Amino acid sequence: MHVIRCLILGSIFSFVFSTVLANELSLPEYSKLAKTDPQVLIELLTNANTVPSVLSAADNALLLSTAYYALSQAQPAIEYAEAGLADSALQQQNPIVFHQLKLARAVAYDLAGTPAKGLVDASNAITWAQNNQQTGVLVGALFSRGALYISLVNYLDALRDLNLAYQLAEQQPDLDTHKAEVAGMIALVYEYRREDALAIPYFTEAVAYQRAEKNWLELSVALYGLGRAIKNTGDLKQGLALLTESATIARQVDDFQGIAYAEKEIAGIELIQGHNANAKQLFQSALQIFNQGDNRYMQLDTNLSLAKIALLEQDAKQAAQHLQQAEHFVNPETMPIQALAIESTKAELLALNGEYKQAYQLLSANQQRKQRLDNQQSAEQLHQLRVKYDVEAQQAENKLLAQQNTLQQIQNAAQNQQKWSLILLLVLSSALIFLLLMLFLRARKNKRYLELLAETDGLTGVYNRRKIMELFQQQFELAQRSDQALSIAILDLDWFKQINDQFGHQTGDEVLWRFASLCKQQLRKSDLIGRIGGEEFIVIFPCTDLAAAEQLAKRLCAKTRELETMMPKPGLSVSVSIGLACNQQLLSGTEFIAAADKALYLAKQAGRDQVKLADYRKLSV
Ligand SMILES: Nc1nc2c(ncn2[C@@H]2O[C@H](COP(=O)(O)OP(=O)(O)OP(=O)(O)O)[C@@H](O)[C@H]2O)c(=O)[nH]1
Repeated sequence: MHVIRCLILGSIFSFVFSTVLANELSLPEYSKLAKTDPQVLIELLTNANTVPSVLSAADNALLLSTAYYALSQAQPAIEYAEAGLADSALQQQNPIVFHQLKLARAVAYDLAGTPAKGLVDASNAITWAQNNQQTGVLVGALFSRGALYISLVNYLDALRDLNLAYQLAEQQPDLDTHKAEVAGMIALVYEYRREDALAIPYFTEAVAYQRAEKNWLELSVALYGLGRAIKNTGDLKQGLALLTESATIARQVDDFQGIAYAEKEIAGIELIQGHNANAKQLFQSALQIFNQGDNRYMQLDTNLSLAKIALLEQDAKQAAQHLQQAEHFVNPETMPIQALAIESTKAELLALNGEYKQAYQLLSANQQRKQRLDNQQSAEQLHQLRVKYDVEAQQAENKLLAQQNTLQQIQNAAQNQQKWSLILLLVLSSALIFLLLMLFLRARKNKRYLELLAETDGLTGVYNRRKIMELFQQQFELAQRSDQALSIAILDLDWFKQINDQFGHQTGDEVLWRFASLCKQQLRKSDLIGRIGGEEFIVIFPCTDLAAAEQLAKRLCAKTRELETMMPKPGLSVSVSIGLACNQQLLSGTEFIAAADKALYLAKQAGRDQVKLADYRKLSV
């Protein structure tokens, strides 16, 4: 307990304030004093009429609780912690100090031999610190709960808390609790579990740190742990050296309990080496200090060691006295191993007194109890391991599920991205297709336009000579094959040169396009018209005999005369001469045209502005 107390003192009760007032200590200085010189601090704080201005009432209570804890006085430590906690507004106003007071009371409970009473407060402090990202409080609380678990002989949970505290302190070296201090406590657990080889590196880390920091009290404790672990591995020489250094330093800092612990271990070495007298003297010296400090565990242990020496010396009376003392401090419920040790020493005493039968009965009852205890411990350990395994299995499963979720999210994101890429691709493709379609349509339109330009007469909009002659040839051949009537008319505007000369070329052009559009209006849809010369046009009348064609031609003549009314040019007169021919005389294409041309010539000859038929016709006109 002394060891744990010293380790706790070095770690959790640190404050993070820096105000220094004249003639007064600062809070960190008071805090340091609580560990280095607790008696002085108690006198300072209890003799003063008022609480120093740098301290709140809660700080004051916490310092006093810490100081009494340092002096191994559990009751006042508990009372001061409770006085601090009496302020109902504290939890709200200063949750850090509130939880530190709870932790101070928890470790004081431990000192009082009731560690279980502190567990809830330590666990609450851990939860609060985790929820509020208070790593400093978290490490202190884990450290304290680890110490409580050690006292409750629950080494598995102690190691879990302490290892977590060690990791956190390693990640954040600026915390009040240094990882080397946690290392000292972890080493203690290993030592209690008789795993000295595991304890040694942690003790070594603690020794190096405390030596560098010149924390003499803590160094003495760490040296004690290291010396004891090395002694247990069989290296008595090095163990003795370390324990002796521990005792020397404890003496320098007036840590009497520390001196007693070291002396007791040194006594153990002396005993192994057969120096019984030295051993006895050291045990007695240690026992005296343990008695003064009311250190029940060590009083029990040291009395037991002295009883064994007395047995070796065959001093039954002395042995009985020490055994009686030891029995006084044992609680078989909470200290079953120590109770067994007392019982077996008792059996040895009975044997020394010649009471062999009773000794035998006691030993065999003891053996059975030991067996039961071992089984119980194994079952508990098994249960703890089982719980631990279940928790870890659940954590592993949760981790796996979390990983699967993450994977699913990544897959969803990838699918989404793929979907959007596809949509984008579709949109782009559609846009491209649309563009290509537009280009294609425009190209087709342009092509059609170019074709139209190539086939059409620019001024009048009717077919040009090349196209109308091509169409004539087609219609002529078709009419021949199908034995259909086909008529053609050649139209020539009269006195056109005069129009040009008299009214200008522009008026001539206007007459030309007005005449062409007049023809298009008057002709049937199946009729075809084209411009074959300056003021000369040809009209093809498919499936039309001469009589029908003549009717149409005459109507054209009449309508052409009306053109001058549309063009208000005084003296302008527009007329047309038309020569008509029909294919029914089985002419060739050229002869067919020539016949129509000849009829035109006749119309001109006859005075213009009239229709003439080819004169070789046999059918009636
Ligand atoms: N304004 C205009 N005049 C044209 C065009 N093409 C030809 N001409 C003119 O048309 C006139 C045709 O004259 P001619 O061949 O002597 O015939 P005409 O004067 O109509 O006499 P007849 O045919 O005998 O009645 C010429 O003076 C040409 O220059 C054209 O596209 N526009």
